[in-house]
Amino acid sequence: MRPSSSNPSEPAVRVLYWFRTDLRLHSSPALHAALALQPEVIFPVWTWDPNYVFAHRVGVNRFGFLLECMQDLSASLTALNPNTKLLVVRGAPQTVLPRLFQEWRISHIVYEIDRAGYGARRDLQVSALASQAGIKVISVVGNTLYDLKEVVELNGGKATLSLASWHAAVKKCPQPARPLPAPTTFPPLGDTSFSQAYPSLDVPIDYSTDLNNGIRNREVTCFDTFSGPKGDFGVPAIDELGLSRPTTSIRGGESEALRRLAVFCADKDRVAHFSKPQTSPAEFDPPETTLLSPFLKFGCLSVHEFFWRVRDTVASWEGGGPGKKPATKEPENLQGQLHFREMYNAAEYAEGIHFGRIYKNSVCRFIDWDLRDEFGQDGAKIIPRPLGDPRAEEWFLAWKEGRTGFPWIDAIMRQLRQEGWIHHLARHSVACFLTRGQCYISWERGAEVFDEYLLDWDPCANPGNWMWLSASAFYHMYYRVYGVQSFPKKYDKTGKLVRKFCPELSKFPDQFIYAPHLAPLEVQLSAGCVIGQDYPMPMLDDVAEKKRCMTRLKVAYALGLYGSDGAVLDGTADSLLKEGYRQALAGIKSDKKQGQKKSRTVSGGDGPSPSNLTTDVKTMATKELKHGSGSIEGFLTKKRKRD
Ligand SMILES: Cc1cc2nc3c(=O)[nH]c(=O)nc-3n(C[C@H](O)[C@H](O)[C@H](O)COP(=O)(O)OP(=O)(O)OC[C@H]3O[C@@H](n4cnc5c(N)ncnc54)[C@H](O)[C@@H]3O)c2cc1C
Repeated sequence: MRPSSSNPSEPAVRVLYWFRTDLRLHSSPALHAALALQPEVIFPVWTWDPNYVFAHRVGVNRFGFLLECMQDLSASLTALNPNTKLLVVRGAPQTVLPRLFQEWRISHIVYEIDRAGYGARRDLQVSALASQAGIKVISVVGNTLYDLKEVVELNGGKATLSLASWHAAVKKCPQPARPLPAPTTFPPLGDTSFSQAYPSLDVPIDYSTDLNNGIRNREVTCFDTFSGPKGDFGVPAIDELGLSRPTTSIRGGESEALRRLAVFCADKDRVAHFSKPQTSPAEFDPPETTLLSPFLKFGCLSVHEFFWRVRDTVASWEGGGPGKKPATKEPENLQGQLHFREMYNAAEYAEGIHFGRIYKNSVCRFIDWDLRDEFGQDGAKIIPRPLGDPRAEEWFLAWKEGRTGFPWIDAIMRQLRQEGWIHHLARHSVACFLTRGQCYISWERGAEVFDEYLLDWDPCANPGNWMWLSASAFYHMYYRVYGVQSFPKKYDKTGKLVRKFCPELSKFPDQFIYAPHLAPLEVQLSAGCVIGQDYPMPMLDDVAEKKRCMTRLKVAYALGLYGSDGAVLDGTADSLLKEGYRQALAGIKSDKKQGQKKSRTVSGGDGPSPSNLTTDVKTMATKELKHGSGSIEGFLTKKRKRD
């Protein structure tokens, strides 16, 4: 049944409020702009886009979380005015919105600007269509602290590749606005009926190109009608997406976001002393960081609200003073964390569509990873295929499924799949392992797995952090690698995370929890788990593979190619790297034979060429030896001592 009209008169201002990156009522500048028009009716619309359902990798947990956010928002709207709610219109915005403009006699469309990825392209399309239809478009920045356009302009049009460059740009911007209060009243819905029957969407479902086909256990029915099975523009149910029940224990919605923020900030000492590297990736119930990223991702939490709440909490904290531990500083503190988010947003905005992959990405180093995305002459994507080591495919699947035989890695990957969220340093561990640490597999594959499982997946933070962890951009100390045993032991010697997410290992003594294959057979038997039978043997020799990765990375760094360089675009980069690698290996062997460290290669001409690589590789190796032991643990220990 269609909702009936609440207001038969002709209102002067009829607003379509398009919810996108802002599933909230508090601190929403776009919503304030809409309400400032004093409309007689507002149609609060969410466009349920088939592109998101089929062409984005989204796992059951993120879909479930999004639906909960929508339900919570709808309930909050109805609490303000019983004659309103969220209207979920099933179809792509560029298709359905023009119909709504006409049928609902819309005078204004108001929305929060989405400058990242796919959302940015939709913005442009919709605002062009609305203007053509004579509708006023009001789009407002709201999901970042600063306007990314302004930040990038201030950075000379370039991506912000460090927090320092980002700070240099934003110091010329006005300080982030204080959060706005949530509205206390809300205009009613207009008449949502159509002059003719609601249009049938007729979205053809091609399951062979459906990226989420693997997780569906029945047909997708959510696009059978324009206004939902009850004709009331209701929030879709998870089974309309052909999916089974989510497994995460993390609930979505603005109410939950504000509750979590309030609980975290109630402990002023904790906020004032927050230091990201000191928080443990092994704690999960509750975690030692805020776990607010999924709420920021869907805009259930305003970043302005978060930023100012933290600042005000520290300002009102009275724990400092002589002889007391002072409040932590950037980048470790919470404000610093939000600034990292801004930095990646600005970098993505500057680089645009290429940010999420290597090909044509001007900020990303070209490294000859296995399982890289390949592109044809026209730039069209070809499915990933093994380009080097044939073991890569097997390793990748074992990593994704949490059965590498390294309990720390497996526990994290299983937590990711079950809960949809893992601690930042846990992300570091598994990303480093997959790319430069051990497997030498492209960060593009890892980012895709995170796309599927993370609740907080974000088109800026995800590729940005993967580039960081694989030392492809933002970070360059590729030789600092996370140990698969030593790193977790720094935080938790008892293996809590492993015991929870790899229950088959739960009875191992602490001594073997991160390396159960080293336990004598009688220990394995008494723990009820024989390694190689009930839990896998390590799938690779982590020390040997780390060495292999380091040699290859040195070559790639010495060659210094980026995703947008000619050699990458014309496909010759791989052979340049292979030749460099061959020379590096030959150099190492020959040096060993001669027992001397003299470089034997002739320096080449201009630009990267394999012939001058051995010299470069050795110079870099010497620099590394001077700079440190090459492990993250060593670095963290030194840093902690300094702190
Ligand atoms: C390989 C990899 C992939 C990642 N993918 C994502 C992603 O898709 N989406 C995402 O939001 N974060 C991503 N991160 C960043 C970070 O791990 C998460 O934002 C953080 O762990 C979320 O937990 P929290 O809310 O408890 O963070 P807190 O430590 O409480 O920080 C508060 C907020 O600051 C922001 N923040 C903190 N660290 C970062 C960072 N390094 N980059 C960007 N924002 C940050 C987040 O919005 C976070 O909610 C990724 C990190 C890595 C290493």
